[in-house]
Amino acid sequence: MPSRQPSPAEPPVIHHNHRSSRLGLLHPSHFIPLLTAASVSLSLVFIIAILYRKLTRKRTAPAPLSDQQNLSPTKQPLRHFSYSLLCRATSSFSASNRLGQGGFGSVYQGVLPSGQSVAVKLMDTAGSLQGEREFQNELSLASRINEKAFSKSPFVVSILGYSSGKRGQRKLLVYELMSNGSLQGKLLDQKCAELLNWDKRFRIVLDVAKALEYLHFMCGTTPVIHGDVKPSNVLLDGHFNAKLGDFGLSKIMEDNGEDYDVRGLVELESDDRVHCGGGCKVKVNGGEDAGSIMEETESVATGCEEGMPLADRSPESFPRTLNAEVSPDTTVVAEASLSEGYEKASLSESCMDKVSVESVNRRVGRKRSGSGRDWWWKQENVGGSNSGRVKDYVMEWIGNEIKKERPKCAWVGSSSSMADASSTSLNAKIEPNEHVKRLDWWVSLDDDKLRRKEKSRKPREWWREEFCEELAKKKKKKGAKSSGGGEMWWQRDEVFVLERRKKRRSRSRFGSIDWWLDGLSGDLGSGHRNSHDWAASGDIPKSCGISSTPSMRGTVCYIAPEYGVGGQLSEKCDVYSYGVLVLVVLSGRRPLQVMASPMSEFERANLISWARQLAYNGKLLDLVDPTIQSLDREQALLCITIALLCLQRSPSKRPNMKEIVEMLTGVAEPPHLPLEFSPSPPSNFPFNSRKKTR
Ligand SMILES: Nc1ncnc2c1ncn2[C@@H]1O[C@H](COP(=O)(O)OP(=O)(O)OP(=O)(O)O)[C@@H](O)[C@H]1O
Repeated sequence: MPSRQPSPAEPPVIHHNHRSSRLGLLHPSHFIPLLTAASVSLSLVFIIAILYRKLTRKRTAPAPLSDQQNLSPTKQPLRHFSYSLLCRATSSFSASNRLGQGGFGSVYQGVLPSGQSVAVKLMDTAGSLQGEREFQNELSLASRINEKAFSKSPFVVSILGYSSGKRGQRKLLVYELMSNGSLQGKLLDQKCAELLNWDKRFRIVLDVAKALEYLHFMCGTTPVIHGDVKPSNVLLDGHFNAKLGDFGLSKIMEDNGEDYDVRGLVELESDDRVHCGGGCKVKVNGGEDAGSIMEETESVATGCEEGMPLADRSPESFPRTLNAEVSPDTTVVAEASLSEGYEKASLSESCMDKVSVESVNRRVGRKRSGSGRDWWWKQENVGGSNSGRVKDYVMEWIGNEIKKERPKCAWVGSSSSMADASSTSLNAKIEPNEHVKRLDWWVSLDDDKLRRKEKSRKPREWWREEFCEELAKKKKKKGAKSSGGGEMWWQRDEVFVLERRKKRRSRSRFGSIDWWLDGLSGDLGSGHRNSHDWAASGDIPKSCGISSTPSMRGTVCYIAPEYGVGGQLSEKCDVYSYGVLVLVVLSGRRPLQVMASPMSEFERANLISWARQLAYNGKLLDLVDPTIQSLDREQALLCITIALLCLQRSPSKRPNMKEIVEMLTGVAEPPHLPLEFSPSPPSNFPFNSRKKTR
């Protein structure tokens, strides 16, 4: 029988092997549970993704900053820490963990569960508009710096995150820990041995320059102005590398040259009224834009807020924040609010570093003219009962400093023995660092007689009289030789001012130290007036009568003169402050400091004036801290010259931070002394007459 051939029409017989039998499991009926499982897992993933997004969004931007996104690019998440976590990290903000005290809160060191060491700033924002602003400023700027498009700078202190309670209380900022604390502490308070090394000091000068270069040129499309460059805001890591911190007063420049606080919306009570320490009320316009926040400031804010026990704060911790509102008709209706704590506190030398000046809503046109040298206190003491307070403090401070440091030898006749006794008593009774903080040390003198004698004279008057006597004697002696003799211009100024003041004593309460503070305003004399003289004179020119700066703050001694009178804030204000900082780093002393006997050291008390004098006399290196080891004289000269360039009165003449970094690193040619500091100016130099007399 023939075998059966399969016909072509017949489908081939499929022999199911093992594999095909498995495929056979994928029968349509088997797909149903698979599909169900897949869709369930997909939806689970979807839900998780949505939840995750919601959670992370909540944690990356603080609610008050939501409107900020238009102002600055805030894309990079900043970590939100819970209050309890930070509490645990800092052992409940124990005193032993306290690193320092700032104007708006204490800073504590802590360790996160990850083992990372951090510095936690506990802000006193309760009822404080300024504290709130500083908090938001810091966060906004940190967000900007964290923005992916811009690389971070190793010269700026990193902010790691924040904590903010629901009702806005308990605001905390978390920073990288800078284990050596602030430059202020290490250089000026502790005189740390490491900073006796020249290389370390030069490194600090360079690091801060790079930090400012970063803020002005590399941190976004528009410059960021730090606004408060000073030693307490320069922090040092374990190797004494410096980083710039504290962006509470920073501003971002807009393309049109206007500036605005980097903060966004200020969270306020519903009735738009914030009650500030010192009994002030501030009405705020809900914060449509950053610049308008202070537009409707009714009155005054103060730096010293309620809720913080005064005993807990050193005198230095009281920032003096005075605000002035000026009505459109230029009549000043200033209300200065000064915390009781501050009034009781002394104005120590370090306190001077911290005196904060704020002038809110400066639609300023000042009617009253003033001596150019008065500008920086008149700016905040415009009329009212508080007029002259800063000046009072400064004078009192100088008086005490001189008195405290008086030499044992008699230099002003009759009162010398008293001074000797008092200085001996002072030294015996008060710790070296403590005595400068005490304004009232003299009342603790043992000798009743001395106390009575002392009490009969106003503490700030006696030294002035004696100083006047001394100068008068000098003038008599040298007057015969020539009209100017060998006197320094500032001495003659002083005599002139004092003589004039004698004539109109009843009219004027202040002023004998005007000349002395010249360096702070950059005012070199009345003879020379350039386009920026309005800044020094206190007379706001018509075109500048209305300040576009809604809020102006800074630290006395470091604040640029043009900004001090409500002028335009610019990068050059930071440059000026940097100049002061460089002089402080090189000299190892504060900008205002009387160190020895008044007559020999008084001229050095104001660091900036002294630097000017040394420049005129061609002795710049005298300014350098004599305790510095392995000094590189060339580098030191370079630094001082750069500092003087930065301190020029005219902002446009000051170099920018890029140029400064180039000069410091040797990329650019070393600079020449600016004309106004030149030892031998050309004959048509505006200060010629003054120079001649010396
Ligand atoms: N990241 C940090 N690491 C280590 N110490 C810090 C850090 N931040 C601040 N400190 C310390 O805390 C102190 C207070 O700092 P804060 O920035 O609050 O105020 P300030 O700059 O001293 O004063 P002001 O508020 O008037 O500017 C500093 O002087 C410094 O000693």
